[in-house]
Amino acid sequence: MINKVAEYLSREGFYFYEKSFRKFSEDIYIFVVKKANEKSIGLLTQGDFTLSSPYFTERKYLKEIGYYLNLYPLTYENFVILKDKFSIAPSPCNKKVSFGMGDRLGLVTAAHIRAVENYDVFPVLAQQSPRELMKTHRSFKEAILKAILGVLEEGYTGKFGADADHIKDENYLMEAIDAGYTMYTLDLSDMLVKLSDYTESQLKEKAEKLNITSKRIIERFKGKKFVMPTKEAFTVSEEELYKSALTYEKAMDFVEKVYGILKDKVKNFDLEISIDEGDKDTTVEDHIFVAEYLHEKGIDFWSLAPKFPGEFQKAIDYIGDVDKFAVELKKHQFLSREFGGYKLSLHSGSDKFSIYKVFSEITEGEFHIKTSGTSWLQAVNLIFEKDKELFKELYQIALYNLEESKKAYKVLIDKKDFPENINLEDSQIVSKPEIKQLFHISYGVLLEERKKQIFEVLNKYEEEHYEFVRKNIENHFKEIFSK
Ligand SMILES: O=C(O)[C@@H](O)[C@@H](O)[C@H](O)C(=O)CO
Repeated sequence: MINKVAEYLSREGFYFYEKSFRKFSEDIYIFVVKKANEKSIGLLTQGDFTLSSPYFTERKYLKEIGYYLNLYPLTYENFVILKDKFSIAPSPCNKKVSFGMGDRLGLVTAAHIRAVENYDVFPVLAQQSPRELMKTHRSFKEAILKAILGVLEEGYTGKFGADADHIKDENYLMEAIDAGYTMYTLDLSDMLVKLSDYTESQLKEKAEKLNITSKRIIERFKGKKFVMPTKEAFTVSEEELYKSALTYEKAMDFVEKVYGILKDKVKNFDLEISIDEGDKDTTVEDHIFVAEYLHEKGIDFWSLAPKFPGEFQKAIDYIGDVDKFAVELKKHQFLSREFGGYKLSLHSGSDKFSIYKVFSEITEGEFHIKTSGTSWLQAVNLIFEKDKELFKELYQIALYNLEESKKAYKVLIDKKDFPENINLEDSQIVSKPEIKQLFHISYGVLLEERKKQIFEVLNKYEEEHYEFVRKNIENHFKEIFSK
């Protein structure tokens, strides 16, 4: 049957994704095809199941196999019809290890799926932040649709998640809920009170005005000594607890509000609390305050992303003292068990090869990691390999707009570190940390200026693009799961 369909569609000028062909029900088969860089879903039916905006205005009857054939765009409307009948929608995590793979271009979900194939990992395939959506001019719905298309293309039948990442306001929250996301990452960084902006007496005054929940937590935990299973111990400082309460109390209101909305509108979801993008390393007091406050309010969160010591810059390895990282991680892991068992989450998780093993060991193989830019960089690597002229143009555009791109991301690089003319003969150039950081943060302006050309190369060499992405994510897993 599959051959007959493939033959017919190839005569019509379509590329047929063989792996996508699967039986949905007794009388419905589904598959994915591509023509002129546009992917569509195909249905073979015997009954009267149809979707909107068919490619063939009349259903083609394929006499030899006795099925009607039609092709459809994967619009949101069509996705809703499909997901109500078949299980193709994202779901909350059901595994100890979960791994976020942002796909800024909406092209490589199939490669992400191939990468997780040999690992016991729950893939979070549609992971997108409003920052990325703005820079790529996409919506939460579009991001989820591209992920679903990849799932169908690869014939993947396992579970997967969709992460509305870095949620800081209600507008994006509602958009993500409407689109059907299953993981919500609340980024509290902009809501944290910067204590250095206040005088001692102002802080004292603020401390007196802390709410009853905060005061109760301070009373309960001040001076408390925790002994970890390793027999290492730490004592909770009252002064630090006050600081934590002053820093985080306001942000807790946001979490409470969002939780209420999510409980009301989404049945099952994973909630991540992210405090990693602030300037300050998360202390044990911060962790205790946030976790206890949320629990007192009845908020059941799934994971917490603290700010660990060291630098977690985009696109490059961890900068810092791995031993110090391990010491702090142990305390956070201990607290995550002590206070009810949620996961620790590692953000800016792309390319942090020197800490994966220790992260996986200390968290006892139960954690979440987020990556995104690392997959976009594979697109850049492919362009470097296939179209040097385009790469050179992208480099120049990125360099010219560096200051603007730096506004959204914390990176080390400075314009003076880069030559005007890049040496295209040097095959190692794309592995240089400063080049990786430059491209990592420049995707917005590059898509703005050269989207058509970028997509042409990536579509032309789709399989090679997938291979770059698969290998790169697999390299992450090799380190994460290394014994
Ligand atoms: O670029 C973004 O906005 C996001 O993909 C990241 O900040 C994400 O949260 C992440 O940590 C991926 O490494």
